[in-house]
Amino acid sequence: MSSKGDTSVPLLEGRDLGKAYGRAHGRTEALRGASLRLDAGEILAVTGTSGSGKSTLLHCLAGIVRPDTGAVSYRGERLDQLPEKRLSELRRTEFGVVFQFGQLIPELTALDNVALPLLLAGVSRAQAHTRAGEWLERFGVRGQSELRPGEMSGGQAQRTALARALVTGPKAVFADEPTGALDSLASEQVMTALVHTARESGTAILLVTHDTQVAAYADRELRMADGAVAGAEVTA
Ligand SMILES: Nc1ncnc2c1ncn2[C@@H]1O[C@H](COP(=O)(O)OP(=O)(O)OP(=O)(O)O)[C@@H](O)[C@H]1O
Repeated sequence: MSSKGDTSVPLLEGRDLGKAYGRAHGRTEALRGASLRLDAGEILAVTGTSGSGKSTLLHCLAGIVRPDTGAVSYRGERLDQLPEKRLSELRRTEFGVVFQFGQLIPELTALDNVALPLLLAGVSRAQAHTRAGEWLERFGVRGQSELRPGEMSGGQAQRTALARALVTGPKAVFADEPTGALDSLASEQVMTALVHTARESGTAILLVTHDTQVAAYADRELRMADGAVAGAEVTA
């Protein structure tokens, strides 16, 4: 856990991030000096009203979107200045992402969806399937291995998406409203499974949510308003 005055290098840090979309009259400043730090193994919830900049902040920290101003550092390395090739390699090996609608590949079974990141990383097909099966088991959806996303419930599909996000052993998982499309029971099951497996594997989670019950699973909660983070702690 971080504390004020902690000078250790955080796992991930965003400082004074600015990001605007559009130009001239249609310009929206999604981020206006947003800062936060995420420590190794920490579960951090970012909450705030719709349009406050939560998703944009997550995208900047995950290296999906480059901020216009400010700095994003991963273990002290400036992510926002990395060439695209190195950035995508880092995203593939160190990060996992999961969105509101799991974005599984509809044509692939649950097992193949989860095995895919391993195959892309050069793991053999047999090994990838074994490990994918183990991760589906951890998320309680091994019985759905042969189903395609359209044949699963929303909760099963999200648990499969979480297995896919964690299968490569990332240091950080970025979850943007991972339970946004689920009812409260499925949401609880997904969050319990996510928190349990993250704790077990020491994975840090940046969780964007507008749901206070979901945010309660986190170690710490930060609120965004107007593109900035209230009460953010950054290293000196
Ligand atoms: N690709 C984009 N093009 C133009 N404007 C965008 C884009 N993405 C976000 N915005 C705008 O930036 C602002 C912040 O959006 P963002 O999605 O980051 O907020 P949010 O807090 O995640 O909102 P929500 O809770 O509704 O998902 C909003 O005004 C939004 O309309």
